[in-house]
Order: sequence, then structure tokens, then C-alpha cells
Amino acid sequence: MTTRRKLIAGNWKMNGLKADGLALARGIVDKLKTAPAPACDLLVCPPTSLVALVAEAVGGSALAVGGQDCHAKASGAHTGDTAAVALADLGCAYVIVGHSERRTDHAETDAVVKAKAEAALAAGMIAIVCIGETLAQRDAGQTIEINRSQLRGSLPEGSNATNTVIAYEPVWAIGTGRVATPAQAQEVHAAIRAELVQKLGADTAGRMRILYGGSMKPDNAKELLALPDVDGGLIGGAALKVADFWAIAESC
Ligand SMILES: O=C(CO)COP(=O)(O)O
Repeated sequence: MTTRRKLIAGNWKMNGLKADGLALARGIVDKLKTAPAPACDLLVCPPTSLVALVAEAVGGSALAVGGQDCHAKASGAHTGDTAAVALADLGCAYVIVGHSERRTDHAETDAVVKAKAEAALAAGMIAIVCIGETLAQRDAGQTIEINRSQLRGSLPEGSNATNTVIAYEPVWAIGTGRVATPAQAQEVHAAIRAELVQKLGADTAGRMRILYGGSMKPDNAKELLALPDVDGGLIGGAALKVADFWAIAESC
């Protein structure tokens, strides 16, 4: 019997202007007020430009707000970057670090991701640490080793089941409509948990949440969320529609 409460997290990526962000946040808050509560925690991660607005709109509700990235340093000469403590100050409880789009677009290494996750923890937030293999790596039979090694390199010092969430996002499934099969997802999630046992011990590993991300939609969520080591979802495209996001939450 697992005691892990599932987390359904929307990663809005670089989408939306003020009106879109407000409508989406208010739409989810309305659902929380009017529909039976889903059996999971709910989180939205708007682009940095909308974090303050969304945090204000969800204030007092059960919908948490997170950032999509933070800098490893607490402050200083880093033009265009956002400090973890600044996100926390706006009302963020979580921050995503090491998303594959940042690893690719900004050449973020495991060491950078680890430092960012440590900054998130220092700011009192929960770090959502993303890992995942490319299609070429999967085809080469390297899936498990790549995920193990990214996890080892990216996990922050001081990590525990309360301050850290892992997100397994196979790069080939992100934004492609090509979702991992339940067997593929469970295999990697179980390997991630086994690696967490090595690093953090069985008790912490047994309580740490591991999310699946990559083309999770209302029509495939139930099957994925029922897997023994899948503790929620990190959702891109489907998180931009209230009805889809809510339907996924209801699948928990
Ligand atoms: O990258 C993702 C979430 O972080 C997944 O995106 P999609 O759900 O659009 O595939």
C-alpha cells in the first residue's frame, strides 16, 4: 500500500499572456470550488511573466503555483535570470529544474540542475527534478543507465521525500503525442526508485514522488497513473485547457 499522494502538475511552458493565465488559473480554482476534490495535489507552473498574477488568482485555494526554472545563485549579476527566493517570495511552493527543454536550449548539465535544485531547497521550495532519455539513447538500449546517471548527477544535497519530486520525461514523448507505454513508464520509474533507494535509503525512496511527463492526456492518464511507481504527472499541452487538466486530475 503506497502512502504517496499523487501530484498533477501543469507546465505551461512559454505560453500565455495575462488574460490566458488568469482564465486558466481561475478555471481550475472554480473547479476546486464546485466539483468533488480529486485525490491528488494540484500545481500549475506558469511562465515567470505570469507567476505573480497567477499566485494572486489562486491565493487561498488548494492549487499550488511553481516556477519553471530558477538560478543557482541567490542573487547577483545574472541578467534575465530569476532567483529561487524571488519565486518563493511571489508565492511559489515548487520549481521545476532540469527540464529537457532547458537542458537542450540552455546547455544545462546535471551539475547545473543539481545546483538549481539546491537553490530551490534553500529558498524553502520543493524541487521537481526532471530527467529522461532521448529517442537515440532509448534505441541504443541506454534508457535505464541514462536515467540513473542523470538522477545521480541532478539530485540535490539534502534531498528528501518532502522537498524533492522526480519527473521522468522521456524526451521523445514530450509534445509529440507519442506517450510511453505503461510497461515503458513502469520500467523506468521502478529503476529510478531503485536508484533512490541506493542514494537515500528505502524509507525516503518509498515516500518520494516520481511523476511521468510526456504527452499525458485525459485518455491515457488513468492507465499511467495506476502504475505502482507513477505518482503523478507533469503535463504540458493538456495543462493549457482547464477541462483536460481537470480530467487528468480526476484520473488519480
Ligand atoms: O514537457 C512536458 C511537461 O514538462 C510534457 O509536455 P507535453 O505534455 O506537451 O508532452
